[in-house]
Amino acid sequence: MASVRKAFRQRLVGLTSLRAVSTSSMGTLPKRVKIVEVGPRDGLQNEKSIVPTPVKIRLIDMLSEAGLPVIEATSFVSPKWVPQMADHSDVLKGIQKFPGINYPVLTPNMKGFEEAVAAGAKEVSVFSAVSELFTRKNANCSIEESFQRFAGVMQAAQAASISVRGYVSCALGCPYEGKVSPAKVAEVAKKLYSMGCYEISLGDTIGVGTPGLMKDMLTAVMHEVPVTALAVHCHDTYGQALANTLVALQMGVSVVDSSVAGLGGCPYAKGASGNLATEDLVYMLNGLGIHTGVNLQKLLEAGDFICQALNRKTSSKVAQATCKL
Ligand SMILES: CC(C)(COP(=O)([O-])OP(=O)([O-])OC[C@H]1O[C@@H](n2cnc3c(N)ncnc32)[C@H](O)[C@@H]1OP(=O)([O-])[O-])[C@@H](O)C(=O)NCCC(=O)NCCSC(=O)C[C@@](C)(O)CC(=O)[O-]
Repeated sequence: MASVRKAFRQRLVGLTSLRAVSTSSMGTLPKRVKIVEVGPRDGLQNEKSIVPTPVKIRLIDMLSEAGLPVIEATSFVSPKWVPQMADHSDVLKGIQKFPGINYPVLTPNMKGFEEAVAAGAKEVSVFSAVSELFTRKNANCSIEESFQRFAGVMQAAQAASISVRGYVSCALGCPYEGKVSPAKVAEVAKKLYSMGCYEISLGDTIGVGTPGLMKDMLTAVMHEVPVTALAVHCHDTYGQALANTLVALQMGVSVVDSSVAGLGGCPYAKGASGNLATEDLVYMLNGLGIHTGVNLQKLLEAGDFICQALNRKTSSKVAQATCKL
């Protein structure tokens, strides 16, 4: 039965190579896209029951086998705030490190950074937001204080030749303050970039954005940060994640965050649902002839694995469509 299902899936997955759409009418699209898989961190951090460490490790290994070039493995935040990530060091030490794959981890402050480095981290991410209220709930500080915390992290990271990625949350809307201004997103993104973050991921934390909002926000940010240093990170609460991501690609962005099986949500953003499902992103990019290096079949298997472990139905439309047996 499993082999019949696999063959069925392979046939459906193969359909993407037919390229139903001519891409010439769609503007300039990148030839390749770097996918940043955030499932093991963003995907799992909101899970109420603690996922066993070996399950997290196996998930990351399966994602590595699927060819994801960047896999955000865990976060070195306070276990009092996010108990699900308390096993961060064991996860980071336990995973297989595939050559050519980066395994960044979230570090909100020096304590997190030092523990991450001790566990072998070679790349870290810091996170700020456009909204004061969200930052207070998420990191117990103001936006300005979050930058002060990062200054130490940036300095230590530079000394240790560790790359730092920066997140800007609430880039298309805030659960506490509502609308946000594109100029404010540009200001926070510029600050992170000028502090030394090599890549800035713009997060639609609660998935309220629409393509028009994405276009306006990116237009403002691209005045301050080169598009080659930008990534988008869309949650799919209102079913807009893939559309918003496509707009970003048309505007020249070539780094996209997503989460296997569409897992995810931020514990401090009530109502936020999962991220854009990596399977759905890869299917779309395959259909557009955009190279990712990801094996969709193996990715689907990783999605099956984690959904079974969580006793949860996948949120990926592609996984649902290819799982009819
Ligand atoms: C930022 C802090 C740590 C400040 O937390 P705090 O309580 O303000 O920190 P503090 O400096 O006052 O210290 C209080 C206690 O926490 C400890 N502590 C301090 N730092 C650490 C650390 N790194 N690891 C472990 N422990 C730590 C510290 O040692 C002390 O322990 P005590 O003396 O009371 O026993 C806290 O607010 C926190 O952990 N927040 C977690 C936020 C989080 O993980 N949010 C989800 C990730 S962001 C996200 O999902 C959005 C994103 C990135 O995906 C993009 C998008 O979608 O928009």
